[in-house]
Amino acid sequence: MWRRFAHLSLSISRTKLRSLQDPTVLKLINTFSFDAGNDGVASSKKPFITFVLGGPGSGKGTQCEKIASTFGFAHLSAGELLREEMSSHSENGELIRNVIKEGKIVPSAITISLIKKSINLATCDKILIDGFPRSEENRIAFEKIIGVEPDLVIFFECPEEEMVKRILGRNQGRIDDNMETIRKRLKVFEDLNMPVVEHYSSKGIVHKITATGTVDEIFERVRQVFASLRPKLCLEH
Ligand SMILES: Nc1ncnc2c1ncn2[C@@H]1O[C@H](COP(=O)(O)OP(=O)(O)O)[C@@H](O)[C@H]1O
Ligand SMILES: O=c1ccn([C@@H]2O[C@H](COP(=O)(O)OP(=O)(O)O)[C@@H](O)[C@H]2O)c(=O)[nH]1
Ligand SMILES: [Mg+2]
Repeated sequence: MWRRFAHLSLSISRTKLRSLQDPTVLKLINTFSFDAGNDGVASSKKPFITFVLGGPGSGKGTQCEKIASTFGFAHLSAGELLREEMSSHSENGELIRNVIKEGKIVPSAITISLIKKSINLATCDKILIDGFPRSEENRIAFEKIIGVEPDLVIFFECPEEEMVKRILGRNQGRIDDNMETIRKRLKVFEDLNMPVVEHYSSKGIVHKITATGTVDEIFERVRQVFASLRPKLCLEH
């Protein structure tokens, strides 16, 4: 996808694009570092993709913010993207609202289209995808449409009672942070999310993190995983 996009972008000169002064265009220019060879063919780097998985309330969003700021990743939360889409009164808004309220999983085509747009807009090539894929169907569709597998999967393991306590204390006015929907989300997590974790575990790319303790204690465990990737990734810190 990024490769296709790089080709498209190169057909207009970067200077001309800059002169448009469109913030979206500027963001897109900054996304890709082009390396035009002698034949003028552009190549761009494939992003390093990390899926961040875990039950509802396990601390994915909290830890992703810390990973993003410490190690220079772009943080894409699938749930946030869906909530934004829901609030934008788009044609899928009502469907998304109903699915989230029921604790179910939004059709892959919708979620992947939002993720794809965000990857294209990301200003760096290290990407955290928070809370996706949530089912084997999501995973297979992502790998087919986007054409890549993740480089790394972080899985936050947290006892149910702790997740419930955290969600009930979250206070973000979410339509799914109530006991009735939480019960449904926990079942979806066990039945549909866990097979994704198992799939990637069999590929040896899952780092399981014990997600109890303070935010800083958990981040220390996470930090060690990313620190060990430093040579591969040119990570900050
Ligand atoms: N280690 C922790 N201990 C206590 N509360 C936490 C911890 N990590 C996150 N929280 C809080 O729990 C709630 C759920 O965390 P969040 O990061 O939104 O989880 P998720 O994205 O997995 O649903 C938030 O209110 C957050 O501030
Ligand atoms: O890829 C995704 C991510 C989220 N959701 C829906 O959005 C809700 C909230 O997701 P989020 O990741 O924000 O919740 P969290 O696990 O962080 O509490 C989920 O329960 C699903 O209904 C979805 O359908 N597909
Ligand atoms: Mg979250």
